[in-house]
Amino acid sequence: MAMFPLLSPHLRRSLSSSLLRRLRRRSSAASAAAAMDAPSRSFTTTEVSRPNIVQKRSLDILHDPWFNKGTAFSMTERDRLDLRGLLPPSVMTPQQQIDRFMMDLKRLQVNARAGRFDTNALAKWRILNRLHDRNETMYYKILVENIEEYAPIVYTPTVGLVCQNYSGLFRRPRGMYFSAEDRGEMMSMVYNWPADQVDMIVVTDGSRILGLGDLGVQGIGIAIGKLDLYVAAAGINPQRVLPVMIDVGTNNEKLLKDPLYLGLQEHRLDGEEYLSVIDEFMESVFTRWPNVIVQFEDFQSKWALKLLKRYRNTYRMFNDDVQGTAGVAIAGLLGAVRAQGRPMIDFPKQKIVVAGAGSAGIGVVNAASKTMARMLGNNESAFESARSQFWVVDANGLITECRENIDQDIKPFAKKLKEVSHQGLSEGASLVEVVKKVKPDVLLGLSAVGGLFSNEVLEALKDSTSSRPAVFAMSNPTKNAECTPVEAFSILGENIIFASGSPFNDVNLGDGKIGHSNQGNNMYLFPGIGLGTLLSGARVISDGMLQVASECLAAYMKEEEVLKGIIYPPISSIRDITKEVAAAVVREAVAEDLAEGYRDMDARELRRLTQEEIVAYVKNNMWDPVYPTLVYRKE
Ligand SMILES: NC(=O)c1ccc[n+]([C@@H]2O[C@H](COP(=O)([O-])OP(=O)(O)OC[C@H]3O[C@@H](n4cnc5c(N)ncnc54)[C@H](O)[C@@H]3O)[C@@H](O)[C@H]2O)c1
Ligand SMILES: O=C(O)C[C@H](O)C(=O)O
Ligand SMILES: [Mg+2]
Repeated sequence: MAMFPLLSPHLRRSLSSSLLRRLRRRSSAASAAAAMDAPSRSFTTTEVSRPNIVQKRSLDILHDPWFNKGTAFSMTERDRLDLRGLLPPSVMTPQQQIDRFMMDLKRLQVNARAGRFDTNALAKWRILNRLHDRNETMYYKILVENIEEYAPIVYTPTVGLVCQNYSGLFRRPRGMYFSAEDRGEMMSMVYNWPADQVDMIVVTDGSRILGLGDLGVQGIGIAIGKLDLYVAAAGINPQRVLPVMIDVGTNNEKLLKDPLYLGLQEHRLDGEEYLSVIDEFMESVFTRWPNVIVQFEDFQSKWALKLLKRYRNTYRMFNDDVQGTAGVAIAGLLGAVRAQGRPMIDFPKQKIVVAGAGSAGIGVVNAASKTMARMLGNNESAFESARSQFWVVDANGLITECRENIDQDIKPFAKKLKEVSHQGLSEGASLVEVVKKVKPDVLLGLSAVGGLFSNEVLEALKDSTSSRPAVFAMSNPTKNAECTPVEAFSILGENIIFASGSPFNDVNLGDGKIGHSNQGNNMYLFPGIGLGTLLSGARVISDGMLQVASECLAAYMKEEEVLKGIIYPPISSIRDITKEVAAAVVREAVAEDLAEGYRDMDARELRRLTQEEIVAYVKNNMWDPVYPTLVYRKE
């Protein structure tokens, strides 16, 4: 009764119980609204509550997922925004709304980490997607608070299934589509997007979605899923994210013949024609939003590395599959060294067999060898020595200097014939032969071939010279993983490190022992790289910024966890990890003199911040999913 202090006991008794219930609900809604109206914290500590000004009213606001609060609109807002009569009369608190929604979602309870075994995954995605369409704040609140459970639904692996079934699932458009037919028009088309400020774009051309190949226009789902993580993990404001699909056709014969396919039904553009489309897109988005960051996602390897080289010194952009993956892999590889009870500085002694020489594999061997070389002194012989620690195997077997038409990006890692013949290997040697002869410390897969780490390959790894061999089955989605943790632990025993790109459950090894299944996915880094770049206002994203991001993730893990075989943090702490990674990126951008500042934090002021102040600056600029008070004003 404390919530009605002004009512006399007599009056309280005479109120009907239903009226009391309604009053109580309104009162708690009012206090919840008051909490949400709390001043938005900014680093400069101006403690003023600022309502959001909107130019919409009535049904337009209920149909706008950015502003819609559904039944949580307070009575005064309902008056102000002409919503009276358009909603059921009870005012719900945000928590009551979530409780109601979760009851529906939990009907389909199956452990989402079970990945391919969650037969309800698509149904859960549909329920969440419908919420995303009508109320962004509530959607992201649920995602933030239950990220471990629902990341596998809105992101890998379910997002792969969503992309594959996109024609059937498509309801409301999300993001922007630029097609080969829009050439010459993109500069004006970008103004069709309603937001004047866009912080993050994730763009794909749909040519290599996870390990599922060319899915054409249906690949938009991956850009949406990545941006969901930008909002949930990095606190990028959802009004300022933009998923983009560049539809230049598809080479997927099934889609070319599918009458329900939503994209251009012609073969992909190639060569200069292709480049001209991507160039025009980049010029257009950076003209309208000069401070935007563009993340390239799931471009086929043939273009991923070329586009990265083409744009990275001009635009604020990075390629997640090449650079994000490399950073996460390096953090995991350093964890694997520590898990052997050795110092990280022993990393250059690790023998690493990599299966897959696409954008992801090349990204990893490049960056990991640079990390080794730095540890060895950063001179030419250090690089030479670092490169000699990698054996790269692709669809045609071990890559050596004898390989015909070798890709220039992998050439530095082609094995010298003299060196491999000494080991009893030759050009094109099979993966199992390579593992048998090299006896590597680490076997890392980015091949998109499910089951590539067969029993025979895992058996061969038993002879590893490492005291604790590591298996990284990093291909996505779940069915493309090179092996499962059950396979790895059952063949190699408990004394290994296991990581996979898509989530798997830990393995019960009996006697109270757990085989830990780590998720080695670029989701640990791309949100922090994007956020750090945004808040530093770095002109470009340097190797140094990527390197500190990776080191920060590695350092996040405590010794006792690593010794247990846990080399990546739990997904539930992703917001905290992202904050730390972003702060490291800001610091490095400042140190490299790349930072130009963000909003009222100019470059000079950024330079003056201490480490702790940078972390606080990042934290205070992360968007929280709480309803702001809305006030109407005519345009
Ligand atoms: N875990 C993560 O964070 C992460 C990040 C990026 C990519 N990935 C995954 O990595 C995979 C590869 O991505 P990509 O862009 O490099 O793709 P890609 O198709 O360009 O490259 C695949 C590579 O694997 C090689 N390959 C094919 N069959 C092989 C075999 N039998 N043995 C050895 N190698 C073989 C190919 O020759 C090619 O070099 C995808 O499944 C993707 O989902 C995971
Ligand atoms: O999307 C993911 O889960 C990771 C990565 O970007 C991939 O392409 O597989
Ligand atoms: Mg990807």
